[in-house]
Amino acid sequence: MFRSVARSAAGKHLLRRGYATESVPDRKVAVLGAAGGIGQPLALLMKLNPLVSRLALYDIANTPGVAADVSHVNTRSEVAGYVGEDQLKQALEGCDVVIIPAGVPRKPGMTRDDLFNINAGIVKGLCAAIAKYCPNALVNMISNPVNSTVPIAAEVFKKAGTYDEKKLFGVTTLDVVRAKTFYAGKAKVNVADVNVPVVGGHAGITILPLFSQATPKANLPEEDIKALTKRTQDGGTEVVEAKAGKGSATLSMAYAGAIFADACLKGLNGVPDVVECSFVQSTVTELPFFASKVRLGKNGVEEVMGLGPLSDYEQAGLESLKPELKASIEKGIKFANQN
Ligand SMILES: NC(=O)C1=CN([C@@H]2O[C@H](COP(=O)(O)OP(=O)(O)OC[C@H]3O[C@@H](n4cnc5c(N)ncnc54)[C@H](O)[C@@H]3O)[C@@H](O)[C@H]2O)C=CC1
Ligand SMILES: O=C([O-])CC(=O)C(=O)O
Repeated sequence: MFRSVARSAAGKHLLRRGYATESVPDRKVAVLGAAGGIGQPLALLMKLNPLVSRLALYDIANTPGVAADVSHVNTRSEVAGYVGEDQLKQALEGCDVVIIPAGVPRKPGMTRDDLFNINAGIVKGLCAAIAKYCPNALVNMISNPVNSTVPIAAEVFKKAGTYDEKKLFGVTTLDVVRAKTFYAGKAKVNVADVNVPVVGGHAGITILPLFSQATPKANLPEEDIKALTKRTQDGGTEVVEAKAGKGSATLSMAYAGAIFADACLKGLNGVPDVVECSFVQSTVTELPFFASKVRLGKNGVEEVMGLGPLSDYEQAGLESLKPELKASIEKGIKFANQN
């Protein structure tokens, strides 16, 4: 995923690709919630990313230790830990990308929506600070319920007069990561060769993997497609139950978050044809936010791509996810405007 970076005599950062080298711009990335289950491994993965020059690790507690630890890794970026609201300004100033895995995770028996009451307020506060201190940053929202936290962020930015729909992303990469793994296992192909778009939202049936578009083609029977779809939709719950009260996916989420942030940085740096699925403002359906393939560029979203041809099974899945996704979006918008 990552390539090495060296410093030239002139002090510029050079990205090595085989024998060729090219300079990469300085980029500051902040992780908000950096001392958490996702935050810590994500901090490490972002420290390993040669496109990052400054890494700001913010949480309400414990970030000095995480930052000291990660800062000893032998890569280009300078790492700093920030703790408590007084230091949020410093953490955010100058950021190109802000990744938000702050908030409580699920326990067995809970839905992602059960996290709303606590996480909505956390996200709202953090987004108000982003609007103030780094209004131009790309925001990668991980905190659940993503189907509501992204609309909350949009409303906070609108109120502050800083909203740019090209810069707000709900991170749904873990759904793609899971769909790829499960498909590769069933189709008996190398997961590194697999691609599966996942559209809709990030909770239960709103997660809609499009296995009819999966590559390489495997012509799996309908019952396998249904089982793969269900497993992808329940992937988060599979981990929550296996962890039995100790939280939800953290390591695979950090991996997925690092892939998505890397794609954002590549887009900002002008790398062509960077495409990832993400939950963004959208006109792909009648819903105001929807996850689909998105082309990333120098300003964030360059193109929200359409769904492509759907099987009858996927078309039915699309229609049945809409009421739940609509309600989650509206809940977020209402919260942001009432509180
Ligand atoms: N989008 C996705 O695919 C996924 C989303 N998640 C979500 O990510 C969130 C975090 O999960 P974990 O890291 O496992 O939880 P965790 O509880 O281990 O870590 C959360 C961290 O957020 C911090 N935090 C709380 N309030 C904060 C604030 N106001 N400012 C900054 N930091 C604050 C906590 O101190 C803690 O260190 C949860 O909401 C979870 O549901 C988890 C997995 C996948
Ligand atoms: O399931 C959860 O609560 C965490 C999550 O979003 C996921 O793992 O996809």
